[in-house]
Amino acid sequence: MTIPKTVNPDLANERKKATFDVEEFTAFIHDGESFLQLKRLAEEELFSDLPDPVELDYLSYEDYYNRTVEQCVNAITKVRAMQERVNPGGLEVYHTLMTGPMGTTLMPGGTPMGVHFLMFTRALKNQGTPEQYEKFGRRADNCEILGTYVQTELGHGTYLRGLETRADYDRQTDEFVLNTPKLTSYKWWPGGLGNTVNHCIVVAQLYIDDEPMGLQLFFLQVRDEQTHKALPGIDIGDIGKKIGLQAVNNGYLGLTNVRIPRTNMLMKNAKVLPDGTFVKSPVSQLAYFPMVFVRCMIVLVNSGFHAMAATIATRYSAVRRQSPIKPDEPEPQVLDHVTQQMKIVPEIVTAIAYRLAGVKLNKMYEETASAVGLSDYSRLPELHALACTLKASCTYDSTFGIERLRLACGGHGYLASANFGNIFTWATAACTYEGENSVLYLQVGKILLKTWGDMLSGKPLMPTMAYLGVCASWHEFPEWTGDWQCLVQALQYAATNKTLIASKSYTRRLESGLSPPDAFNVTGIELTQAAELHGRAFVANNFFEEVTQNRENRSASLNNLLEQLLELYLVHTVQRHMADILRFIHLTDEHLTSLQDRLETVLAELRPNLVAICDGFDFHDKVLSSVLGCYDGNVYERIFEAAKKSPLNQRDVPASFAQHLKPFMRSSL
Ligand SMILES: CCC/C=C/C(=O)SCCNC(=O)CCNC(=O)[C@H](O)C(C)(C)COP(=O)([O-])OP(=O)([O-])OC[C@H]1O[C@@H](n2cnc3c(N)ncnc32)[C@H](O)[C@@H]1OP(=O)([O-])[O-]
Ligand SMILES: Cc1cc2nc3c(=O)[nH]c(=O)nc-3n(C[C@H](O)[C@H](O)[C@H](O)COP(=O)(O)OP(=O)(O)OC[C@H]3O[C@@H](n4cnc5c(N)ncnc54)[C@H](O)[C@@H]3O)c2cc1C
Repeated sequence: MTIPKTVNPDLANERKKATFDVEEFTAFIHDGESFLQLKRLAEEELFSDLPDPVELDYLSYEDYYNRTVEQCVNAITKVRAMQERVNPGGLEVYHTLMTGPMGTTLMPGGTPMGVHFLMFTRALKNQGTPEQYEKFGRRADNCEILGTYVQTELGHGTYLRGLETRADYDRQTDEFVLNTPKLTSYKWWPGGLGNTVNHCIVVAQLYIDDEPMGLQLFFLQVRDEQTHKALPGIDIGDIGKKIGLQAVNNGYLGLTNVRIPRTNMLMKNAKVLPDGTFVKSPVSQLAYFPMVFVRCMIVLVNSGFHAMAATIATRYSAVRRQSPIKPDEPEPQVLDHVTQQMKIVPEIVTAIAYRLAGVKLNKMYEETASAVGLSDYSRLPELHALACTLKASCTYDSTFGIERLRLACGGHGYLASANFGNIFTWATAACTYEGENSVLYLQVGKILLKTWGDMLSGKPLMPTMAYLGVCASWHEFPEWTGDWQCLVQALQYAATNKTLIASKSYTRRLESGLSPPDAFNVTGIELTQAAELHGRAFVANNFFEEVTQNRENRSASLNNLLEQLLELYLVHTVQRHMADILRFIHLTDEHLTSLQDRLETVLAELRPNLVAICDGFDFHDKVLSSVLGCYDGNVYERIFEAAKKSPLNQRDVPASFAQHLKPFMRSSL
């Protein structure tokens, strides 16, 4: 099957209808030109020799892994060469790409080196002393060694204080002795651990004279650098096939009396001196900082997955024609069915809303990390709360959004070559890793409770929770104007009142004699609901601020588009949380009808720009890897081409005919 060189006429027509400058939108959504230019340059370099994703799909588990390693090594080699050209000695190309959404989407089954860049190198830099960075970190940055972040165990992932891996200090030899004493203490899940890395950071309970000193991070070599064989005392391997991310090479690790020098404990914060004196970290939660970074990144990465799925579904829906709306008319593009728009457009705007929230969150991370570098730890709780909230709500919304978008593509959405399978399994994995979502919402719930108490005692509130004080001071919700500010405030007011209810329930349970942890457990449902609404209110408010501020820096047509996107996001989100809102705000049937009218109006207004908006996300065809989502819209040819590549189409008659089908059909005669 030859793929036409021309663009499908329906898609070409859609692009002509755009009312804004796609390139200006692209720069806006990528937070300026510099990342965008770097990304495009890298795409040119990296994508020339990527394997055909259809071919990859039919490889065995082992071959798939080996092909991905080859591909990763090629990509990283090119990125390093590119860095040398752009800014020799720097690491920005490297880090921007390997820790950004593109790095994750380069390989359809994920990459066994992702955690090396996302967590291992960063933890060595941020948790180690300058000397430790020189000794281990620089080698990791240069990829002379490969590593991963080894925390989760077979028995514990969430409850970190329950981790069982031990690091006992031996004063005589100035060493730590590492052990995973039980089956449940085996490390389980770290990306790349299975067969790829030769080093790692192990999170273990530090013991000095059998006294527990809390969790610490240890630099550990697990494989010989030449032979790649496991070192003595180390039992290591791959955990087997998962529902997706088959090339991430998640692994297990058992340790039996493995000795490492004392100086292998990352000692930027807590320290162990040669005589066994333990010097506490100024803030114990600093050990959790590598996870906070990844939670922040996940918001950007998952909003990218969401936008990828939206791009595939939108382009396909512009090409796919089915079912006349009026019996005597030709079949329309399915995108003209209003219910189809309702499946797709809210997902496009949700991806944009989280992208903007993710950019804000990552800036907050950078500011907090700089402050931590100057021993100012005051912003850690707020960053922790916001990272937990957004990580949880973004991964949830993207996971279910991607599934809705797949369903919007009918039967062909179910083809592996449409690539929704990979996108979905990437997105849903993030609901679990870096803190399971309910657990993170409970963290936020706890912080909301505490903040409520602070508010009642007149203490200042952290800026991202300050609205609680404002909303709590209102006797009732101000007059419903329905404007954007009103819609944002409605979400904030609902979040505030949900927090109030949870706080009252918690207090009532304490008064009835429950212990604080029991009262917290039984209030968990209300607390997680409050946390979820708090997150959505933040995303809505941030979107509102982004669109209404700095208007003078954008063209009128882009401002107009952004206003339409905001309108849809706010109306849709308020409708989604209507049950919560109606509990606290009196709305008439007219108000509700007006919201529905606005939704339908803005859907129609956005309709001509949908393909152009998705073009503006600027996904390379190789990133989308989808027969339905290609820029040229030659969908049917690509579906057919992919089918032809099935191994079952490579010979006339499969072997099972002679072996099984033929005797079976004879015997049933
Ligand atoms: C590509 C991706 C690959 C994937 C990799 C992975 O998955 S790697 C594996 C990923 N694994 C996971 O993500 C595991 C998920 N589990 C966890 O992160 C933790 O065990 C926990 C947060 C659930 C509980 O923590 P805990 O047992 O310590 O107990 P606690 O609740 O009593 O909190 C005590 C105090 O600390 C505060 N605080 C907590 N965290 C932070 C923070 N980061 N910063 C700042 N502060 C923080 C908290 O607010 C509280 O403050 P308060 O009230 O005293 O003012
Ligand atoms: C694809 C993938 C990659 C990963 N990569 C890594 C890695 O590189 N390094 C690494 O160390 N780990 C990694 N992990 C592990 C991951 O971080 C953990 O699986 C995750 O933190 C969840 O912990 P858990 O598996 O113990 O879940 P559990 O905590 O056992 O969750 C099971 C259920 O119990 C509930 N639950 C648990 N505790 C509470 C509570 N306190 N209150 C209410 N409900 C609760 C949860 O909400 C959930 O519904 C990876 C996992 C996956 C899936």
